[in-house]
Amino acid sequence: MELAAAKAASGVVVSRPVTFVTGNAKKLEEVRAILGQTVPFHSLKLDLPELQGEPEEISKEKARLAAVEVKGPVLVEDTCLCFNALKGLPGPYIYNSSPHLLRMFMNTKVPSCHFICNSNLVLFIENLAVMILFCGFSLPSSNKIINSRSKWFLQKIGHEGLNNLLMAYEDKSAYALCAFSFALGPDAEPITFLGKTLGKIVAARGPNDFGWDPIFQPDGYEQTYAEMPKDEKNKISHRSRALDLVKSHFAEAGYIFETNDSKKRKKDEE
Ligand SMILES: O=P(O)(O)OP(=O)(O)OP(=O)(O)OC[C@H]1O[C@@H](n2cnc3c(O)ncnc32)[C@H](O)[C@@H]1O
Ligand SMILES: [Mg+2]
Repeated sequence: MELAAAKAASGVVVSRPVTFVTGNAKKLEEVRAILGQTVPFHSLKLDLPELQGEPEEISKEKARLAAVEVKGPVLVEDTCLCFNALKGLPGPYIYNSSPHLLRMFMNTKVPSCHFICNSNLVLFIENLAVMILFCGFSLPSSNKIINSRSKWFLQKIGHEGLNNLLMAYEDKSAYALCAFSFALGPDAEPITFLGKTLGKIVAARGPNDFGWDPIFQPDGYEQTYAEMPKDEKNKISHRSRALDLVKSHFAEAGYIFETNDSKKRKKDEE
C-alpha cells in the first residue's frame, strides 16, 4: 500500500518545501544535521494532539492533523524510549501525562510506606502508581482517545525516576524508537518510516541538554547518547536510522520541489 503510494508519487511536483512540524529545538537540530540538503524543509511549531496507541499510529495521525493545518507537505516525528522489562513502556508516553494527576500523586504519600520496611518495595509500589497514572489517563475526543498534551512526566520524575522504574528488574535493556511520517497534503495517506537503536538504561552521564540522552547507552558503546559527540550519535541513532529511510524515499519518489526561483522562471517563460 505504502509502496504503491510512493510509486504513484513518482515525479510529483510539490509546490513548496516540506514543513517539519516540531516544537523540540534539539530534535530539529539533529534533523537538520542528518538531512542536510537532501530534503528541502523548514520547521514549524504546532500544538497538535497526540493520539494514544502504537508509535506508528501516533506518528501517522500527527501527520494527518499537521497536513490539514499546514495545507501542504508535512513531516512529523514521534520518539519513544521503551524498556523491555516493562514490555515497551514508557514508550510513547515518555513525555505525556496528566499534570494534575501526577502532581496529586507526587504530593501524596503511599499509605503502606509506614508499614513496609523494604524501601525497594516502597519505591516499586510508588513507581507502579506513577505508571498507572501516566498510562491510564486519557480523554475521549472525536471518537479517538487523545492524550493530555501536557509535558511533565520526564520533567517530574527525571532521569533518576526513570532508572528507578527498572529497579525491581535485572533486565535494563531498552530501545529508542523513532517514527517519522510524511504526508504530501491533507488528502494524502501518510507514509511512516521507523528507526530503532538498541541499548540499556544507565545512571545519568553526560550533558543534560536533550531529553533522556544521559540515561541511554546504545549497544556496543561505553558512552551514553549524551556523552557522544553529536555527529557520532547522529550516525547510529534511532532518528538517523528512520531518516535514512526518509532520504531513500525522497530519492526514489523523485519529488520535484518548486522553489521561488523555479516559479519565477516558469512565469517568465510563459
Ligand atoms: O513537538 P514534538 O516533535 O512532538 O517534540 P516532543 O519534544 O514532544 O518530542 P516527542 O514527543 O517525539 O518525544 C518525547 C520525549 O522524548 C524526548 N526525546 C526525543 N528524541 C530524543 C532523543 O533523541 N534523545 C533524548 N530524548 C529525546 C523529547 O525531548 C521528549 O521529552
Ligand atoms: Mg511530542
